[in-house]
Amino acid sequence: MTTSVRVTGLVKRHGRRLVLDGLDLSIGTGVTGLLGPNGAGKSTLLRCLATTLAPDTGSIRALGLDPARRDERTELRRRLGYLPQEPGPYPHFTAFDLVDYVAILKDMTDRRSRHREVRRVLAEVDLTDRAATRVRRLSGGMRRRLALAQALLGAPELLVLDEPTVGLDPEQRMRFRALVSRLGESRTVLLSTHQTEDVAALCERVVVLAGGRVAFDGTPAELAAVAAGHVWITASRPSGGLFWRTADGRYRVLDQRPPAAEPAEPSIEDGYLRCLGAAG
Ligand SMILES: Nc1ncnc2c1ncn2[C@@H]1O[C@H](COP(=O)(O)OP(=O)(O)OP(=O)(O)O)[C@@H](O)[C@H]1O
Repeated sequence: MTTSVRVTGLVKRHGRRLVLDGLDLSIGTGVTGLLGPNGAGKSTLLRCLATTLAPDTGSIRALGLDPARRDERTELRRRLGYLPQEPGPYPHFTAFDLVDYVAILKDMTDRRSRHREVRRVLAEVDLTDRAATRVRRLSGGMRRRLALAQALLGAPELLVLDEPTVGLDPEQRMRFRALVSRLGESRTVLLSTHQTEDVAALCERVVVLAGGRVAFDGTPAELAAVAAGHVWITASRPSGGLFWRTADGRYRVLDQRPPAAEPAEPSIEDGYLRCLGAAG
């Protein structure tokens, strides 16, 4: 693995709240998924990597650059693609103009080749026929895809995507998975998500953040294995524990074995929940 990002001893406080607590992490080529409960610090970490937020202490090296140094930070901004959690401003811009504006900020000066690149990324996210639509008239999922389009500008070596699949319909989610899998063959993609299905479908590696630290770092199969021997399936509704109904009307139970239950193959979600100590 070629290391593209190395984070060492990262600390970030928001007011009195310690959000990143001396975090260490290295990421290389391929798709890495970042899981963690609400408020775990995922967006804070991604914002630090995308250089929109400075850590209090600790160091970041991304693509060989140090974002704490002004000249290297500017270079890194040109070379990474970032999809933030918050939607961008400028609701009166058209989809084309918004992406074009970001391309200008990325120093794509030649108008003709820049416009070609804007059309390319709009096509990547299936928004070609919405290029002339104003941002405020796009649906939530379309805005998310537009935000992804601007992150793809210039084919960046490092992509930082904060909950990229939120609001996508199933067809667009599949398209997104195909696109990101392809990008991950040659680039470094770090994406946060609450969808364990996305992790299973996309990521070679998964990192779980909890309490501002890395609670798990491994393959999706290794995360699922955390729950091995702790998952059961049963026909009757369990009286306690963490359980939910499956598509075939039975119940999947984590951590407390109900009577007459059969062992089940653990999923990534089971491993994640066990890793957080949410079950039992
Ligand atoms: N600008 C800010 N000012 C104050 N507190 C903040 C700010 N941004 C984040 N926080 C706090 O920092 C903590 C971590 O937030 P962050 O958005 O990084 O979590 P997250 O893991 O991305 O959560 P989610 O899954 O809900 O998106 C939360 O408690 C949040 O309230």
